[in-house]
Amino acid sequence: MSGLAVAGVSHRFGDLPALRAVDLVVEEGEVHALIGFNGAGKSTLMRAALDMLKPDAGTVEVLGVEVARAGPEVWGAVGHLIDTPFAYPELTVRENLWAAARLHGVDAGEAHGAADRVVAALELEPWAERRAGTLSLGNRQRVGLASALVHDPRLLVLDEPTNALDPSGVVLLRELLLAAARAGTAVLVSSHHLDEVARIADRVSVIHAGSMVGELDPRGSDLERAFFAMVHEADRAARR
Ligand SMILES: Nc1ncnc2c1ncn2[C@@H]1O[C@H](COP(=O)(O)OP(=O)(O)OP(=O)(O)O)[C@@H](O)[C@H]1O
Repeated sequence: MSGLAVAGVSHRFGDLPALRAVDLVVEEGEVHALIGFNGAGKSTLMRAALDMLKPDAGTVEVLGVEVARAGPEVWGAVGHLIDTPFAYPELTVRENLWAAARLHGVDAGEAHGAADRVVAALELEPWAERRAGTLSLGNRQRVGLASALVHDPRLLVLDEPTNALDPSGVVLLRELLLAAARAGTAVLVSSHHLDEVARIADRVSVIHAGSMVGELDPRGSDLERAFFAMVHEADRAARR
């Protein structure tokens, strides 16, 4: 069973085709990177994958279950960070992470331990007893990532997770994603940082103007050059 299977997904915003018959599979145990220019459709695809947006056409299966039929047992095994990280501003960082664990179905007896583990993993100890509403942008991002990870999800969907992170945060996240994949989690991550993608991804899919235009080898010699060649060829093909 795959962590995520998207088939033939299309979606328009008014007259703009944001997704055009997109297929994407994220296997358990792999880090699958989604790369593309601004406006290519990465966030829209992730939103469709998480049932935050109902596409005009196509199907989405999460952990082997069609999203329309997915219940709490499925969504409790999914972690995500899309858009601005959510946190209750009046709760402390540790309380927020406890709440995120409980909302994802972690038992009351285990939620404190789970929150403590992600506080340590994201190096949030200095801010753990601070109210989330007072945090810096980068630390809010760390809390968002900790919330996505606190319940050991089997599918992790992260939209540009290195946004606002400092270099030590980028390294921490890299290690956490690799460890999650080693433990069997299916990881889908969008990014503009091709050097970072090359370090962590098992597979790289390129989305351009709403279409999936191909895959790149993350271990290839010049990912950036290969990426530009692929999107320019897609543009040429579209003009023909
Ligand atoms: N709610 C919306 N209403 C109208 N158009 C939208 C909406 N959301 C996205 N779009 C449009 O759909 C297209 C794809 O947007 P999307 O946010 O998926 O791109 P992206 O690849 O995530 O871009 P970025 O790298 O800039 O985050 C863009 O042209 C965008 O303007």
